[in-house]
Amino acid sequence: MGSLQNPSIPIVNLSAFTRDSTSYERKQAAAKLSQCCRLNGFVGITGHGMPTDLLDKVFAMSKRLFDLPLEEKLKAPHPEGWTPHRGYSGIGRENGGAKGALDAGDQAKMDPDDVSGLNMMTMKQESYEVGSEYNKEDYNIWLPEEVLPGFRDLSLEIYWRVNEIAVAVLDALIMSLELNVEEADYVRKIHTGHANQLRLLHYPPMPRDAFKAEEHSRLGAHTDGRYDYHPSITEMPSYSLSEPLLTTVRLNSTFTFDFQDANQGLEFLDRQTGKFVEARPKNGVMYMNIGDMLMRLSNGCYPAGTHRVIIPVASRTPRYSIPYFVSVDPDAVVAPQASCVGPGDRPRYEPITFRDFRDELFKATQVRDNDQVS
Ligand SMILES: O=C(O)CCC(=O)C(=O)O
Ligand SMILES: [Fe+2]
Repeated sequence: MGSLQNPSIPIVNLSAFTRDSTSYERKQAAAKLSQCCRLNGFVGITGHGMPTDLLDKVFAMSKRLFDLPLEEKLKAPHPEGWTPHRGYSGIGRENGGAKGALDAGDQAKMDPDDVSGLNMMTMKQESYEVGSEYNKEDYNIWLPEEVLPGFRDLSLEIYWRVNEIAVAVLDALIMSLELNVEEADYVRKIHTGHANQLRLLHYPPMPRDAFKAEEHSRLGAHTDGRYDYHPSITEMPSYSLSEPLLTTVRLNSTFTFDFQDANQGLEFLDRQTGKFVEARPKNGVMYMNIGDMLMRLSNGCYPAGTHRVIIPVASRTPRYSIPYFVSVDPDAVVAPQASCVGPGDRPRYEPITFRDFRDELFKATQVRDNDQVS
């Protein structure tokens, strides 16, 4: 196994949706987007309009955040349970399922550089999740201002700036799927921006041993949001979109943007070859993967992109990334849109609210944990 040396992730320029343009230009860009999304559910986007200086400021802030002593970071602890998915999660706190996650007391005892005691399903990362201040269910959990001055303001600034890009990309996706006017209105309406999630991620350097075993990926293969326990998805005899993977992460989305530093590691599954392809950091390129919600809305026309984060052999440096999950409001019904159900085809997914989808996956996770993890 291993990564393909020559990344072949399709890149599409969506500037027609982020600045003034003609309808011909928008149609051209949407057609290219459609071609790219159908393949593997992932694509590189240029022309997105994300200001580089803002992104640089946020990466610098993220580094300052994770450099804080653990007891400071734990002043904004991620609570137990599913909701809210906000605040600081220490190394090993989030994994594919509930079992094996460390509680806050264990985190405090743990040396962040020593990940040797963690099993392969445990994520070797720390993260901080931020959402809309108007989301009363997934409410924000902030560090006291004096711990990291400016963190709250900057996090909210980038949250809403990226949402502007999300609105433009959603328009492009709607056009690319050729939704009719009612469907387009509905899909826009259920994406208010208040259910999105900004995730600051830090993957610390890994010990030497980690390089021996392929399963020591920094973040195992998953879609947003189903997680696969297997170290390598290519070891599964077949991978079918209709079969649920074994468990889940808490990161469901319609689509996810990924901003990353210069330390590579993000990879996407090419469904044709069953191999992972490097999403190499490139100036001006924002990667996007289709999440489970858009897979359902599009009746599977756009598959949810399977991705993972590995430790590049050449690099033992830490890695910082900023995924941004664009999600539907929790009580919105997500069902295949009629325009995506071709002649002779049928809706492949039952209508479901985001809330029920999330709860069902969570329950399934508990069962699998009991079954499979000793
Ligand atoms: O770190 C990354 O680049 C990707 C993270 C990711 O896939 C996730 O948080 O769901
Ligand atoms: Fe992901």
